[in-house]
Amino acid sequence: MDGHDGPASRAEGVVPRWAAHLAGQGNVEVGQALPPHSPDCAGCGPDNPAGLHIRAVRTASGVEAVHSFVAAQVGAPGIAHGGAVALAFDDLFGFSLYTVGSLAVTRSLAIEYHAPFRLHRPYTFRAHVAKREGRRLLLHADAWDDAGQKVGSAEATFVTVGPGHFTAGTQKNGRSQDQ
Ligand SMILES: CCCCCCCCCCCC(=O)SCCNC(=O)CCNC(=O)[C@H](O)C(C)(C)COP(=O)(O)OP(=O)(O)OC[C@H]1O[C@@H](n2cnc3c(N)ncnc32)[C@H](O)[C@@H]1OP(=O)(O)O
Repeated sequence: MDGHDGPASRAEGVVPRWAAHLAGQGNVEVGQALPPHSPDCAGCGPDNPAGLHIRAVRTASGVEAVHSFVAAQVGAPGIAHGGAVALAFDDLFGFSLYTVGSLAVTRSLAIEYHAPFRLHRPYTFRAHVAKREGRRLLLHADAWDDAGQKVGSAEATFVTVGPGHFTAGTQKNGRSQDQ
């Protein structure tokens, strides 16, 4: 299954690049676009035909993305599926790692859906790391529609991991040096 171009092989190339990007996070300027987590990432990968294709930029306090959901993400007619909205929040949280310079993954994610996310409307998502407690990163995000109404919020706990987490499957052997 995992041949030369299989998932494990691709991860081996992507993870060091990401780790290097994160290590240089102090060099990411406000307004600068951030590279995707992987070319095939369901949230931000440009090569994933079923992905959201989120494009995130660094802000003064965190990260931001303006995103419109399309028909492929519909749940109830005309409204984005809640899972697709959760994906958008989770992916943006992944970009927030640029502000702390650590590899980490989602341990828990909670979404508040204040109003429907309608298809083909631009929503502004903003996320930041609210607190760091050892390996735990506590993150918060909000999303607004183009009229300025807050339509959603999210809280997540990410836990820092080492690069091996992404190449060694689900084993708990990828811890980073600072754990
Ligand atoms: C390729 C490019 C890269 C890109 C990198 C970025 C990619 C982002 C992509 C978007 C986000 C994703 O999709 S991420 C993919 C979805 N998530 C995952 O697959 C994660 C699956 N889960 C795991 O692998 C594991 O559970 C870990 C690594 C998260 C944690 O396991 P562990 O290493 O054994 O750690 P564990 O001891 O359980 O917990 C560590 C600490 O966190 C605390 N903790 C645990 N759960 C919680 C919780 N719900 N709320 C508060 N705190 C918690 C524990 O008490 C402990 O505190 P203390 O005792 O230390 O004080």
